[in-house]
Amino acid sequence: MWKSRLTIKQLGNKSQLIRGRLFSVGSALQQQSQPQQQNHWEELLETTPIRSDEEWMKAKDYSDLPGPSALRLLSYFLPGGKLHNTNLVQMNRRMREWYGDIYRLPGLMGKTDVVFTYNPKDFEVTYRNEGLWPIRIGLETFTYYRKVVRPDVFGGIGGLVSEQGKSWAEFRNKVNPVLMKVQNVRQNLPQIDQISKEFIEKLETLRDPSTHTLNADFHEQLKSWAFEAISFVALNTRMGLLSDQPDANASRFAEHMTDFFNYSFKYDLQPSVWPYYKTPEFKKFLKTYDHITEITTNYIEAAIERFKHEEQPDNKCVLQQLLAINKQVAVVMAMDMLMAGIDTTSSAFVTILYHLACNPEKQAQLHRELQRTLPSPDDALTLENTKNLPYLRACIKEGLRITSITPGNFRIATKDLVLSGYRVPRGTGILMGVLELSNSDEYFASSAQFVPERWLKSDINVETKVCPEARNRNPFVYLPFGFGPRTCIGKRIAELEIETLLARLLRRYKVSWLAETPLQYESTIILSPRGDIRFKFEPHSD
Ligand code: HEM
Repeated sequence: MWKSRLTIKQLGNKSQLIRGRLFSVGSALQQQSQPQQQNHWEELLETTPIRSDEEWMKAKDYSDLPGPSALRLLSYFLPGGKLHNTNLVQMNRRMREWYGDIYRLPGLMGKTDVVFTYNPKDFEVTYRNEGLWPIRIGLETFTYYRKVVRPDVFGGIGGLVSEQGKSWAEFRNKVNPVLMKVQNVRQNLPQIDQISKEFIEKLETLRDPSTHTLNADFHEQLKSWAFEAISFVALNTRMGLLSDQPDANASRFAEHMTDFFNYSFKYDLQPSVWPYYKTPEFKKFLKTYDHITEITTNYIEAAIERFKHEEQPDNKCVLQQLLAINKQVAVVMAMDMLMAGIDTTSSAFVTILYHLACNPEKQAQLHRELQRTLPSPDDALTLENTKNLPYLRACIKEGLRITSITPGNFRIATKDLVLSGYRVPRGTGILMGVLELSNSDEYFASSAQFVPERWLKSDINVETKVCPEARNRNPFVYLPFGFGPRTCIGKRIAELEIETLLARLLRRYKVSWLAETPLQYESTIILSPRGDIRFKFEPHSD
């Protein structure tokens, strides 16, 4: 049933989702398809007696929550059913029309129910009560491969994406200081800037100087850029993917990563028999994991040798800091960074560039800011001159507001919660539909418009208008990187990469959108731009 294909959906004023499924919705539904014994998070639920306080007692019963019965839900998706062949965003919007801002989808085959909410107060209640060990249903194949298939390599460490409870927290506490500290991440700026310069050099070789269009798939090029950047941070290795002579293993590595994404979508987000029976294709997936593990480990071994012989700068790089914790942590974290840091960053970049391309006056405003920072397009981006780029940062936020590539956030309630006046018992899945809210006029005036000014808090210069709504916005209606202790650990890295390339690209080119249709999206693990992605890159005269 959940394999129903996605069709066309309007996201904001200009973007459309064509087919696929939402990351977090997919996760939410997938966990319904796994055998009960895989719900190792159940032991993390609060064990106190059911609440008996006034708020709980006054709240409406859980069974009063609107929503279809299991049979009705099934009937919606059968041929001829009301939701047959709809995509998940469309499905959610229809259900929201039918059932309101909070509704419940029954757990099928004895699995956990999922409550969908579009009320920012519920988001706040959910996050404020998630505790120190929030449960987000992860990608179960990660855990299986690392803990069951290859404990020899991983020593029982599952990694951030799919671990829960104490083992998640222990790992996260170790790596947080390395990856979440702004200064620590920003020390990579010179190399990330160098990678952005190489990307632009490559773009020049692919750009037709008369039409200013590319003879190549821009999104694919961006994936190489994101791969190059994250592998520098995670492995302290330059892959050379933007050059004519990539590292011998790099292209193979990139192919395995593509296979990994396709398999993971199939086996982690769609219902599958793999927990009970390992099909030949699933075994190929495990082989892909093997290849990625082997190549990552080899790169790390090579880096360790290099570190022994090269003179080291005062500041240790990310990989050295992870190795200082221990080698298994370094291998697991590097793999997670590579797996979570390529499609996300490249998809977010296409999205942001698309909105700037469709809004030439905003792009011109950004260009003026960049001219002040980089009087010559070849000037270096430094820790000093990137401190003052408020319009650039506002453009990034605004692009991710209109199209957050992870459009909903998911948690399992560890405590009994009252959401929108209903009792929601511990153990229930909660899907917070943040994309809907960040595209709602109720929370963002003229929400369909790309208005970076709404993120500017103080007058940055005379020509930029500041939006008063920036001061009193509910923080829970915009969460592209999630929230709380389990928030995206790659946020700082993603921001650094996107800021650097956007600054370089828009300092040099006036970018416009050439495709006849608005930017389209496919949803696999995330929302990913698809279809006709054509930009024009006209060099600025200065
Ligand atoms: C624009 C780019 C990105 C977006 C929009 C994004 C978004 C997200 C979101 C929404 C979550 C879930 C957070 C939650 O449940 O509260 C997440 C988790 C995660 N992200 Fe990202 N991400 C991006 C880039 C990256 C990069 C570059 C890395 C690599 C360093 C990365 C690594 C991770 C990991 C490891 C987790 C799991 C964290 C945990 O559960 O402790 N992400 N990301």
